Formats: sequence, structure tokens, C-alpha cells
Amino acid sequence: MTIAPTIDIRRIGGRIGAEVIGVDLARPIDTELAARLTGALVEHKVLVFRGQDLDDEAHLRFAGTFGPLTAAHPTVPAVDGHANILAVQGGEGARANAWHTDVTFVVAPPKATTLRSLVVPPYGGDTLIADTAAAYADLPEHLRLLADRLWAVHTNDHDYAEHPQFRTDEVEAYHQVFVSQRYRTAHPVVRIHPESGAPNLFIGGFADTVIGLSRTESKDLLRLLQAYVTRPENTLRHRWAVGDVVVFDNRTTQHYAADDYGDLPRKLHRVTVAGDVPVGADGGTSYVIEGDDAGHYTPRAAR
Ligand SMILES: O=C(O)CCC(=O)C(=O)O
Ligand SMILES: [Fe+2]
Repeated sequence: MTIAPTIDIRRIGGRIGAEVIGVDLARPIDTELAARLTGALVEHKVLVFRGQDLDDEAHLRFAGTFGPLTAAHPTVPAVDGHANILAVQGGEGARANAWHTDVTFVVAPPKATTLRSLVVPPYGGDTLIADTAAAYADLPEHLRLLADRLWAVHTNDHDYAEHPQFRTDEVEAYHQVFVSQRYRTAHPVVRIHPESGAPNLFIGGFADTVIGLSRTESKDLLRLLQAYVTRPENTLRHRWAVGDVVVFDNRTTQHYAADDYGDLPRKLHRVTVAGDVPVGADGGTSYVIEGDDAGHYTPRAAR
């Protein structure tokens, strides 16, 4: 007879995040545990598993617990031999140090993102994750009523040249690959979470313009709303150790990779889980403006 391991799910932030203790992710995850982890992800939005010892295959298997996987990225090439794994190891200026929700420029952005650390700098390189439902709940009623009616265009082709001091050949080459196909998608500014039913501010770094407003008005309004997302109360900051696995619900979070470790090495592997088409507070669903989702982003079956 095997004895089921006792697992402990402990909150680690006031509003977002829990650590899962007592799980070895290298072992198969049974349906009962999978259901518990899926529920915990919806409740806490970020799950942290420390001290794991996963290889790529085990990482893929674990990510598959949450559903079918996406390709590594619509435009950025995958790790050799692993179509669903993206290596995260950009140099200075080519790091994700802008608040964003992953891949919101497509019509069905990932449901969840899983990150596993392979190389960690001795200091710096933390990942910050924000709860966009808490942000929505923080809005004064007048702003909530306004946000509920708004739609925004998300694109992979904007905001470039914000940091011209980092316009190195590497950054330039990465940008060319990133925008090798341009995507533009309209999403509701307030998204209803398909599992919890909670509304959240669905904006982030790929949100470019608010439909019906000028570029300047869009920027001002998005900045106003975004300030609620990044309030320290609504965030969790993860200090990486090698072997950590972090999963976040990409339907109701944003994240930010602190670019504060110079040229020290750091490497994560990312695997994302396929998501659905967002539904807004007004009942409308997201739609493609430009870019063919199907060609680049076909989910593959779960393992
Ligand atoms: O480097 C990190 O901590 C996160 C990078 C990121 O935003 C991503 O892989 O989606
Ligand atoms: Fe990201």
C-alpha cells in the first residue's frame, strides 16, 4: 500500500501566491492532486514549488497537468528538440522587464505559464507577479464602470525603443524575430475569469491602444488602470533558487522580470498551457484584427 504524500499549500503573499510543499513534481501527478493544484492555481494565482529536480520531459509532463500545451511561442524559436519549451535567457535590454501578461497579442493567450530555473544569478533576477483581479477590486466604482466598457488592441509590435541605451545587436536581432509576424487582437479591458467568474484588468505590456481613443488618451488611461495592477499590495516577488518551479494563472496576472543582474548568467525554461478566448464584462469575446493564430499557435495534446 502506498501512502499518499501530505501536501501543504501555504499562502506567501497577502493577496497573491502560495507555496506548495511536499510534492515531487518529477513523479507522476494523479488526478486528485492535479485537481487540487488546478483549484489552488485559480485561488492563489501563483504556485511556487521549491527544490524540484526536473528535466525538460518532466517539466512538460507537469505543465500538462493544467491542460494542453501551446507551442513555445508564436514567433520566437523553441529550444532545440522541444517544440513547447522556450528558453528565457536574454541579455541586458532583451529581458522581460515590463509588466505584461504572456502572449496577449493572440486571440487565445495562454491559460498558465510555468517557469523552471536552471541558472540563477547570485543576486537579482527576481520575477514579480501581480494579481489583476485584486487590481480591479481596488478600482473606485467610477473607474470600474468605465473600465467595464473598454476594449484594447494588443500587439507584439509596439513599445520598442523605450530604452535606446540597450539597442545592441542582440536586442535588435531579438526584436526582428519577435515581430517577424505581426499580431493584433482586441481584448476586453475587463476580463471575466472562466473558472472563478472574477473580473480582472486584462491589459499589460502588449495593450497598445484603447478602441475609440487616440494614442495619447489610450496611454494615459492604460497608465491609470495599470497603476492599480502594480501596487505592491497586489504583487508577489519571487527570489529564484535553482530547481524552483513557478506557475501563474496568465488569465488574471501580469509579471515582470527584474533586469538588475548585469551580465550575470540566468536561465529559465518556460512552458505555457493553452487558454481560451477571453470574455469581457460586457459579454463580448476577443477577436483577431491581424495575424493568423491557427498557423503559429496550435495547442498540442496534453501528455
Ligand atoms: O525571466 C523571467 O523571470 C520571466 C520572463 C517572462 O516574462 C516570460 O518568460 O514570460
Ligand atoms: Fe512573460
